[in-house]
Amino acid sequence: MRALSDVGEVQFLDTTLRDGEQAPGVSLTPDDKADIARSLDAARIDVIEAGSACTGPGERETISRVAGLDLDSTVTSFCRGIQNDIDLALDCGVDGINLVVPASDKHVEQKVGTSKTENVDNTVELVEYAVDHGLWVEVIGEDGSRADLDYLEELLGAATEAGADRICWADTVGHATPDRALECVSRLSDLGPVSTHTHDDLGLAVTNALVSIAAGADLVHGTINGIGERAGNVALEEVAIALDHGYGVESMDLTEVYDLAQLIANRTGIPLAPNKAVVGENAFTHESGIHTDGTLKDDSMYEPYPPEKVGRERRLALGKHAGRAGVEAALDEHDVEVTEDQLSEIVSRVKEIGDRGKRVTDADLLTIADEVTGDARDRRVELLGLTAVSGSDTPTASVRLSVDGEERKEAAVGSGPVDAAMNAAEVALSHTADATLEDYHVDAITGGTDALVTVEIEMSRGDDHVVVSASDSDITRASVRAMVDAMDRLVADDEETLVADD
Ligand SMILES: CC(=O)SCCNC(=O)CCNC(=O)[C@H](O)C(C)(C)COP(=O)(O)OP(=O)(O)OC[C@H]1O[C@@H](n2cnc3c(N)ncnc32)[C@H](O)[C@@H]1OP(=O)(O)O
Repeated sequence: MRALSDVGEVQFLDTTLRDGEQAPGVSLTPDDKADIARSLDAARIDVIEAGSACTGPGERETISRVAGLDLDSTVTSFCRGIQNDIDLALDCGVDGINLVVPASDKHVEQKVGTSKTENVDNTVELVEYAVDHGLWVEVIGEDGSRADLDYLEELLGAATEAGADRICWADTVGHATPDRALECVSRLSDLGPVSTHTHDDLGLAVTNALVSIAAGADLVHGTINGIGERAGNVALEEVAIALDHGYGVESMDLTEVYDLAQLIANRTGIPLAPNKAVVGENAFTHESGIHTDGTLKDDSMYEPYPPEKVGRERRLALGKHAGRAGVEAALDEHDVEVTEDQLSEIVSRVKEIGDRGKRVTDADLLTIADEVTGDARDRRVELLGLTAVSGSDTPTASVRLSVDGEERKEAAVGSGPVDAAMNAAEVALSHTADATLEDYHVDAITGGTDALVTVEIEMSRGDDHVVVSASDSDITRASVRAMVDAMDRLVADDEETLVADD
């Protein structure tokens, strides 16, 4: 076993497009896979497993598309221990294959229905065939963590001798403990370059990946966001940050990780848990007063590493646990000055909202501050009317707004009624005040088709940005109200009139 701090660099194989896509319900289009592959390449992923050519013509079209992108990353296809799978991968123009052969007794005998000896012979033949056809070859012993280790060594040793570029220890069902990972990978690393493929069924995927590296593995398989079969594969961003922060070991480009995580969450439809390491919404957000106060005194007080390292920004949130320092800092951001007494009153009102289980947005805070300081102001932008229509034809919406007393009506189409209504509101507002919608998300507060939903949006205008939420049983109304409220806040201190000269 080697010290991780002596390792220097580790390669990554990203299997988001193969094992990640095997997560139930996920199906990526050729465009999705091409976009994700380009981003993985930009993040300096060494190998991209683009899919399984054996799956069907649609998948082959997708893999061919990725293989044709001329990426720096090596592009591979998953193949079973069947020559036809290799031929199909060759048809896709990939650089290499991940040849998966059974390794445990149950996979050899029950699943594939062969014998251990025949399995070794078949593997050798297929490796030679693939190498003869110019492919980079990695041989994966499927269910390797439950295999007899002597047999796994015999099988993968034979693959190495037949010309495989590398072999892979696969904890296919996420069964291994760290000591089992250490034992297996240590033995296999005597045979040649070894990869490690871990799953998170026991919550040990990152630990087992790190132990594998200490045991001699120099390439880690995983997916972004840890998506994959069952409990998922190891999350590459977690391995990358643990290597970087804990041991100074280089792998992928961490600054690309957050954009990549969001791209994959959007395209797969698997949302990021707020508390997910590295890429979760809360990973760099501080709400409790003691943490916020400490963070304002020193950024690193409650963070292991700065958010910029992974392409993110720190956020201070307000809620039930807020303290004076956090509330004062939030008011400062909006250039609101208050006395000590007013601050105390604002803090207790923020806590009251938090006690009701609500997130306290910028708009809530500023409304409270207006009330407490007695600086209540007239609204500049108001929603007067909204109509949205959707059916079998193109969704259409019209909005009627009052902007500095002037009535504006606009209509627009969109991919759905919410999109159409937001587009109409955006057009109505863009005449005089150009703002950008930075973030939009919806939470259902109650169950059922009449559920109350809360739409939270973030909008920016120049250097100012504001987070606003609106709740309604009609999602379109909640969305447009949030957008209009955000705009009203953003222009609150603007001295210019918003009414166009025409
Ligand atoms: C650990 C992993 O992630 S494994 C990867 C999982 N990925 C996939 O399954 C890719 C998508 N799969 C598919 O589209 C289909 O399953 C196909 C096209 C591959 C095969 O479809 P079918 O021919 O209908 O077979 P089916 O799915 O019912 O069964 C799988 C077959 O693969 C065989 N097989 C499974 N693993 C291996 C292997 N490592 N080497 C050789 N053969 C294998 C099984 O023995 C079974 O063959 P059998 O029908 O002769 O018993």
